[in-house]
Amino acid sequence: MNHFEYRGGAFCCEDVKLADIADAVGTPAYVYSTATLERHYKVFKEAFAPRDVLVAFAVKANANVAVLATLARQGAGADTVSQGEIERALRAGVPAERIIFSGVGKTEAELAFAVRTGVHQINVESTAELDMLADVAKQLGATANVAIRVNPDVGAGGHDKISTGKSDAKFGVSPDMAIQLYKRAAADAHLAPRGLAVHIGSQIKDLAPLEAAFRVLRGLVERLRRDGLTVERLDLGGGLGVPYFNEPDPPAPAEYAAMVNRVLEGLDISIACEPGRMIAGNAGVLLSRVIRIQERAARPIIVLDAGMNDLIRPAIYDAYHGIKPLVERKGPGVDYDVVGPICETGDTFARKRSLPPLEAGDLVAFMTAGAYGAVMASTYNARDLVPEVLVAGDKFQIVRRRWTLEEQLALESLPDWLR
Ligand SMILES: Cc1ncc(COP(=O)(O)O)c(C=O)c1O
Ligand SMILES: N[C@@H](CCCC[NH3+])C(=O)O
Repeated sequence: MNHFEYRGGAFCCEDVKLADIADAVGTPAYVYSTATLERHYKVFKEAFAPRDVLVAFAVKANANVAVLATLARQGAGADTVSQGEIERALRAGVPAERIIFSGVGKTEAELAFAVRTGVHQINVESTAELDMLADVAKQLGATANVAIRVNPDVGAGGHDKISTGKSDAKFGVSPDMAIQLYKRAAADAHLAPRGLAVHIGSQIKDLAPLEAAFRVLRGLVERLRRDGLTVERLDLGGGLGVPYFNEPDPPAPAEYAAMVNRVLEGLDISIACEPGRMIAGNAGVLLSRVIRIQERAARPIIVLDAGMNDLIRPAIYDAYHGIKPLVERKGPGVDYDVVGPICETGDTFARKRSLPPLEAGDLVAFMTAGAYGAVMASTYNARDLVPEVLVAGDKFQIVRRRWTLEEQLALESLPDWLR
C-alpha cells in the first residue's frame, strides 16, 4: 500500500494532490502522510506479536510535534538524544515511561531533567556519565532507570558517517566494560540497572550485523544473570534501512522480528526498539519547484528552489532520493543534473538522473524525505526555514510554518558600538 501515488496524472499524498499543497503553502515544503506513519508503526509493532515490544520512535529522524503526536496516538514511545527531544515527545503526548534517553553528550542539567521526568530509561554510554548520573539522582533523592549502551564492535550502516557500532566509534562501552558498569550501577542506591542497549548504525540493509550485535547482548545478559544480577530489558536500537528507490529492498520488519526472536529464543526479557527512518522515511516528501533549466555542454541542469539547506542528505552522505514530477509524464527521459540555489557545488541532489523533460515552473517531489529531512534543515544562505505539512485523508494542515527572514532577523541585533 503506497500513500504517495499518481491518480489521474496528479501525484498525490493520500487523497490530496501535492500540487494543491505547493500552491497553498509555497515551495520548498515537506509533506508527511499520516496513513503511512500509522501503517509503518503498526507493521513494525505487529511484526513482533505476540511479544509486546516498546517501539520508541527515534525523534531525531523527525521531531515535528504533529508527527510525534500521530505516533503517540498509536502507542509509540520516543527515543531521544537531548532535553529538547524529550520535551518535544512529552508535548506530543508520549508518556514519560515510554521515553528513552540516549547519547554521549547528556549534560548534568539534561540528566537531572530526565530523572525528574521519570523517563523509561537512560542509556548510559560511559563511566563518566554513569558517575554523573549517580550524583544527579542522589541530589534529587531519586532512583534513575539505567541501561548500559554496549559497543559490540560490529560495523553497519549506509555510510561511514552513520555507522555507530565499531569500537572506534564514540558510542557505548565495550562488552566487558558494560558488565563492570552494570555491577557498579547495581551497587548504587540511586541507580536501578534495568538492562542493556545497542545501536550499531542507520540505513542497515543486512540483518547479519544486527544479529551479531544482538548475540553480544544476549551473551552479556546471560553473564550478568549467572552473576546473580537482574536484567529486565534489552533496547535493540534502530537502524533498519528503507528503500531509496535505486536499491534492493532492505529486510522487512517481519524478517527483522523473526531474527530478533531467534536470537533471543528462551530468554525471558522485555524489548524496546528505536526505529526512526523505517517509520518516517517513506512517510514524507519534499516539494520543490523548478526555477530554471540551465544549459551546459555535458547535460542540462535543473535548478530547483530547494537547496542542500532544506535536504542535506545528498550533500553529506551522497544519498539518493527519487525525484518525481507532480504531473505524471510518460515518454523517454532526459539526463539531468539536479541542483539547488546554494553557493556550493555540494548543493547537488543528483547527477545524470534520467527524468521526464521538465520546464521552469514545474513541481517535483523528493521521495523518502520524511526522515532526517526537515530536522537537518537550516537557514544557510539566509533562506527561510522550510515548512512542514501533515496530510490525513483528504485534509492537510501546516504543522510548522515557514520561518521567514523577517522573523529570523527579529532575533538579531546590532551591538552598542555599531548603532
Ligand atoms: C541511539 C539511536 N537510536 C535510534 C536511531 C534511529 O536510527 P534509524 O533512523 O536508522 O532507525 C539512531 C540513529 O541512528 C540512534 O542514534
Ligand atoms: N542523519 C542520518 C542518519 C543518522 C542517524 C542518527 N543516529 C541520515 O540522514 O541518514
